[in-house]
Amino acid sequence: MEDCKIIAITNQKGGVGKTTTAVNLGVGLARTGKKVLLVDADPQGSLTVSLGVKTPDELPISIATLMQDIIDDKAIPEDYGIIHHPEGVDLIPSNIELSAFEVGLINVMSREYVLRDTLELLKQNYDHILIDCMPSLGMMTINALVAADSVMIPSQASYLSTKGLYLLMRSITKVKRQINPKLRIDGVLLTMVDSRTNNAKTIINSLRQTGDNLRIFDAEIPFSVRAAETSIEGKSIFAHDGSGKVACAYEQLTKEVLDNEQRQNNRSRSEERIR
Ligand SMILES: Nc1ncnc2c1ncn2[C@@H]1O[C@H](COP(=O)(O)OP(=O)(O)OP(=O)(O)O)[C@@H](O)[C@H]1O
Repeated sequence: MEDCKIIAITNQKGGVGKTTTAVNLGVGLARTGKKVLLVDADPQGSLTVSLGVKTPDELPISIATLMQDIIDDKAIPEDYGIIHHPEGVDLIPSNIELSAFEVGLINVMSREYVLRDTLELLKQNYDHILIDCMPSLGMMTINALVAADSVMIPSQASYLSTKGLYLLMRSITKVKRQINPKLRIDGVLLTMVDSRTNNAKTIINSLRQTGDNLRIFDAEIPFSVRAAETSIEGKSIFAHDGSGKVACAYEQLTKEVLDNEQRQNNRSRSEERIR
């Protein structure tokens, strides 16, 4: 097994398609035979609900429990708290307890490293770990950026020209400089694209032409009510509308992620050979 790749799916703006991307990229990767763990790092528990857990707040074990055990130096048993989804992905769920936990983190020694240390124990079992971040740049998101190898930024096209993206890039750069030098930005994933409107087409074309320093994935996720329906059903778009345009787009994204990783692995190997 190649090394496990940890991707933080993040954007401090809410409702941009982070959770939908975590579910569908996760299941997309699992469909190619990869072992995938999804980590819900948002106290709203949207990822947890999207994978079929109706009442996350009643779960006895969540990401907050696991991270607290790491802080308390407790041993974490194999498979502890992990939910196995029928579509072949595993989930560490989240719920409202993460809110209080995040506030308490402020007083913890090495508080930025708690998620990284938690995932370190699980990495050996997976090819990919995807972290669905909360819509903020708080301590949990910093933990995700410290734990990750790379960052994917789902975004609607119109948001990319705003100050929000600048603030996100600043946080990522700071974490990279101060704590996690290996952190890479995989790129921006355009979500909820309505290609019927000229406005969307114009913004996207100009982004693709000018955004050399920030990669934009070739795959674009179209707007579709079918995508919005999936979270209510606790299924991925592949199970809900497998031949539709959103499933097709997430399949393309999955392939792009795997191709990029392959290229990255080849580059690292040839750099090692030169050294
Ligand atoms: N391609 C799409 N087309 C139409 N609706 C979508 C699409 N992707 C996601 N949605 C819907 O948009 C809403 C926000 O999506 P999602 O929950 O994935 O965003 P998020 O960034 O994770 O939100 P939050 O910041 O609240 O965690 C949801 O109701 C979801 O079902």
